Amino acid sequence: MKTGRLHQCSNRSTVPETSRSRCPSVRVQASGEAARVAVLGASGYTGAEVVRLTALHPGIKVTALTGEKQAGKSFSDVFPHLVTATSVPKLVKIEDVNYKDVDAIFCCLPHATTQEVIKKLPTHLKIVDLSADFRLRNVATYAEWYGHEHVAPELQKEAVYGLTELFREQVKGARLVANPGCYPTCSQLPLYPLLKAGLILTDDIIIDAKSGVSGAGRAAKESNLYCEIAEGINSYAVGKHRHMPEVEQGLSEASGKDVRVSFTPHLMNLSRGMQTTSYVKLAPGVTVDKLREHLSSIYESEAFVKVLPKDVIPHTRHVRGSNFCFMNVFEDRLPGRAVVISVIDNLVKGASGQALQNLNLMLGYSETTALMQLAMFP
Ligand SMILES: NC(=O)C1=CN([C@@H]2O[C@H](COP(=O)(O)OP(=O)(O)OC[C@H]3O[C@@H](n4cnc5c(N)ncnc54)[C@H](OP(=O)(O)O)[C@@H]3O)[C@@H](O)[C@H]2O)C=CC1
Ligand SMILES: CC(=O)N[C@@H](CCC(=O)OP(=O)(O)O)C(=O)O
Repeated sequence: MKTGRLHQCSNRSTVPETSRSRCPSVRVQASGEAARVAVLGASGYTGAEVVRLTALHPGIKVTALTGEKQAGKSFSDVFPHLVTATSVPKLVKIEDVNYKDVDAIFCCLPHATTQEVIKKLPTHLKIVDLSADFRLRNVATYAEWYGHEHVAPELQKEAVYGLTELFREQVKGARLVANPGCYPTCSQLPLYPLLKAGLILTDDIIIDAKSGVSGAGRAAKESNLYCEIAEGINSYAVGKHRHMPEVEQGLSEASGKDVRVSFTPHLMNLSRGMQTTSYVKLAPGVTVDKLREHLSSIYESEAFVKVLPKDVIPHTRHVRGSNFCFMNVFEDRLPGRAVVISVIDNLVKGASGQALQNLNLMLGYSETTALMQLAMFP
């Protein structure tokens, strides 16, 4: 058995032996082999990041990679920086993957396409989906924000929301994990525990968010051309970004009340990196130091979430390339208010890193396997 492996298959005690033998972590443990993993949408940014991170994973072997336009090419033709990942296969179409030889999937496809693909996949597969398709539990909310009816509502009900630090136990037992969006990861990691403890008020939460351009994916779009991005910043989707209902779903659950947030994203002149600056109201009698102390105690034993010392400002450049989220809480000049700042790398903790964190748990590996690399700086 490989280092750090714990057997945690959710089905262990509830299904007959014949079904248990189909559970990847049982198969993998029994044989001592690495889990065979396919990356759907491997020719995109998050897919490439999955391949980069899993390259050093002792218990995962990437056995299938898919692309759409890029299908047929070798992986290093599409991503020359990964030319040394010599064991990975060439890109094929989704329908050409032999799923009998796959234990688990990272699904890095655009939303809407994802649900069409996942609903047809064999049920023995453990799946971490990086798209938005299975994050919202309410089908009507999904239809309202994504503009169409969901084609796999039964899977929407089954999916576990993979904000790992907050839902670790559910993730361990899941077959399908909906990996959170990058903005919802960055904003909910500090706000969820504060609301759950009643330390901040549920009204008047304002989230100002900023993302690097890789957040928009690799597909060519006019709005992502160099001249459109360089030497400036811009807001987008003002008042209507689809991460609002995702954040509201989590924060409402945390507080037990219907929470509405004001959320405005901005596109920054960086390739990767994300910051959310949240303006919140303190509950009566609560101080800013109390918010920091609470977050520190909640995340004290977490490998990937770091609450910085008083007055230390989180920088996106201090988490670049890593699976860390750095956060801190500051006094606002306006009485009774606080400023909560958190930063992540949108492609790592905001996408592929958290996806691997989740798959590690689903397969029974130590959660941190292949994820402890420190930030790249400068
Ligand atoms: N980028 C980020 O920071 C984050 C992204 N996400 C989500 O993760 C998912 C992947 O994002 P990202 O990697 O950035 O996206 P990219 O646009 O970079 O990559 C998309 C991938 O999907 C493939 N693809 C596109 N259309 C189809 C189709 N119709 N059938 C089959 N394959 C298709 C592309 O193949 P090809 O290029 O060969 O055509 C490519 O491999 C998205 O749902 C995104 O919203 C979530 C959190 C953060
Ligand atoms: C900079 C940029 O464009 N970012 C993307 C968010 C990426 C992400 O997490 O999107 P999903 O919910 O689709 O997974 C956006 O705002 O649409």
